[in-house]
Amino acid sequence: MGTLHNLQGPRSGVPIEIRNVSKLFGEDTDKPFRALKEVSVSIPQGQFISVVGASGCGKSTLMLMVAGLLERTTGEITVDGRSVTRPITDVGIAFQDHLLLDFRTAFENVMLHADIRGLPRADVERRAKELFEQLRLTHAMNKYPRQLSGGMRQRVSLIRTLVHDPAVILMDEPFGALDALTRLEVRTDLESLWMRRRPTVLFITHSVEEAVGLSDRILVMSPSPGEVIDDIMVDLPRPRPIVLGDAPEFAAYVDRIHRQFERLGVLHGVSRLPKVAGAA
Ligand SMILES: Nc1ncnc2c1ncn2[C@@H]1O[C@H](COP(=O)(O)OP(=O)(O)OP(=O)(O)O)[C@@H](O)[C@H]1O
Repeated sequence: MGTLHNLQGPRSGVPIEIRNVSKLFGEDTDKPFRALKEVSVSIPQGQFISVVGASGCGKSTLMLMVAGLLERTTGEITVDGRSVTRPITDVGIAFQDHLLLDFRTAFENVMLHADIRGLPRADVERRAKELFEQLRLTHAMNKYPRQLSGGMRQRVSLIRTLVHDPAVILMDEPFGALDALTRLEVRTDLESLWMRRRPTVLFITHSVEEAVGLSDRILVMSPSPGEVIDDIMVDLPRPRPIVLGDAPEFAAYVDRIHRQFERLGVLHGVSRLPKVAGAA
């Protein structure tokens, strides 16, 4: 039987080292495709790091290699000092699609982890109930996914990602299917859950605002084949407010990243508002 960490004590994530990692798909064919140039990133334990970049630049490829679900072409990845050579286990993974099972209630969906990983059910149950309460979802525990709104389903999926208290969390555009308001709400939920136990989070998003709202650090990637072209420490206090737009420090980070995209030709269009006659 697996073990669950002492859920009362402090628990933080583990460091992740990515050194000279690249990916070539179809290596053995006459048309190999370079999805990722060499990437090197040192992620300290407990850091919340986001990756932003144009569609197809290799964000998911990088994440899958960290998870041990995809072989790297060159380089080395270690999680907590151990080389990743097979799927890592002390991990919670979340994708855009919430992937809940229709025939299980929200609670039973969350408990799937206990069943699959052979964790002590009573401990996981206690932790699951706590998380449902924190996310204001206790009333939804015994409902089926079809009876829940999109935001509720995604929060249940968040609970399932976190319930076994993983040291590493990998999230690939987890809020992409949500409406803008729900997305803000779930973002602050994720931040508050992360702040309690501080796992190491690698978060992929298309939303620059979301990355700045959540992260300690943001990697900006170039278009395909991807490489890290900016590595930004986000020095903003936590918890961050749900609406960040007005804060000039927040806007400065967003602006910096948008300008990188503009420079890379990822963002097109009018880059400056036209001057209004008489305006200062
Ligand atoms: N198994 C594969 N075989 C061949 N090419 C692949 C494979 N998986 C991904 N690719 C290609 O590698 C590139 C990077 O894909 P990846 O999914 O990592 O990008 P991404 O940045 O996550 O994109 P998005 O933001 O759209 O999800 C893309 O051009 C994709 O088509």
